[in-house]
Amino acid sequence: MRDDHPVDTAAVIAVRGLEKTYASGHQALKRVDLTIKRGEIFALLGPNGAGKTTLISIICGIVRATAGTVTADGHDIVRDYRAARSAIGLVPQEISTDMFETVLDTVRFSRGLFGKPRDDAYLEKVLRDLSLWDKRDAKIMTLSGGMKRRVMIAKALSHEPTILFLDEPTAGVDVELRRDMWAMVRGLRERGVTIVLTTHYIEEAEEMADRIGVIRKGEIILVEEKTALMQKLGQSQLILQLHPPVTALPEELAGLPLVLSDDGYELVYTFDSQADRTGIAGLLRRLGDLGIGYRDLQTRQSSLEDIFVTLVRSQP
Ligand SMILES: Nc1ncnc2c1ncn2[C@@H]1O[C@H](COP(=O)(O)OP(=O)(O)OP(=O)(O)O)[C@@H](O)[C@H]1O
Repeated sequence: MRDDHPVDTAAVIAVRGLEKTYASGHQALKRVDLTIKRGEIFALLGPNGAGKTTLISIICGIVRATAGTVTADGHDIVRDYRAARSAIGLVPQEISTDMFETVLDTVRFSRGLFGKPRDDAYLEKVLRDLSLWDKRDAKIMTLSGGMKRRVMIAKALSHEPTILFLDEPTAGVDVELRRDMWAMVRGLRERGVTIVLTTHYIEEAEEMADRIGVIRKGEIILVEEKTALMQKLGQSQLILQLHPPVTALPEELAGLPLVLSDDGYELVYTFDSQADRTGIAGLLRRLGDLGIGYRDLQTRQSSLEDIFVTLVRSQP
């Protein structure tokens, strides 16, 4: 670890100056610094090819970094690989397991790979938590897609890791199952497991994450508490239903952040809800002076999706 980074005792994963250039010459990670706090749910968001899987693969010891260091639960992932790796459970994007094995044998075998002594009571608890206990003697090939995914999570938890990585946990999963997964992940966090997830579903991050990191072209461009992020970068809009409609905005309103719909019925005013003055009172007064009437008004807060799209587009 470099000297200019004080050790954060709450950090369960510390990534410092991490770089990865593939043999093709492609630079997938550019000096990434990232701290994951113990007990949080951290969502890593980024467009396709941003470097999410590369970052996770390095932390999990599957891909070797070109430069930089990572510690997991205090263990350097290169110098102290076994200890670092045993602190981590990884649920990969693809379902990869022996389809002819039973559920219980699969998780027992996985636990054994980490050199942990057999502990059927612990594995029973994991399978019960994932609603898989009734299926413990079923061959994996006979399970539904959602159950197979849960087996992958049970496998990742079999050696009692303190950190769980979920790479696109709900890709291609229906809405109901996605909600079950979210509830289950929250349950794991309540039992003290730190969760790092990557997702394409912004709604998933909005729903689940305590903190959000945005990665783009191999660089972490932002790490923020979700609520602070939404307050800071979120914009609010005031939507006025005009009555009667207008064909164009008068000159007097030029320069204000106003957009008139094509049919002239809707006027949208964008403002910063954190600012001392939103300008709404002044706007409504001016509309009144100009004889522009409205019969309804609502406000809308931008979603994490709006924020994400703006962030990813705005960077050069
Ligand atoms: N083994 C490899 N050799 C060369 N380039 C690679 C290799 N693996 C990944 N890359 C490239 O590195 C970049 C980052 O890939 P990575 O899989 O980490 O992105 P990602 O953010 O996980 O994307 P996705 O959301 O599509 O899974 C991409 O441009 C990818 O083509």
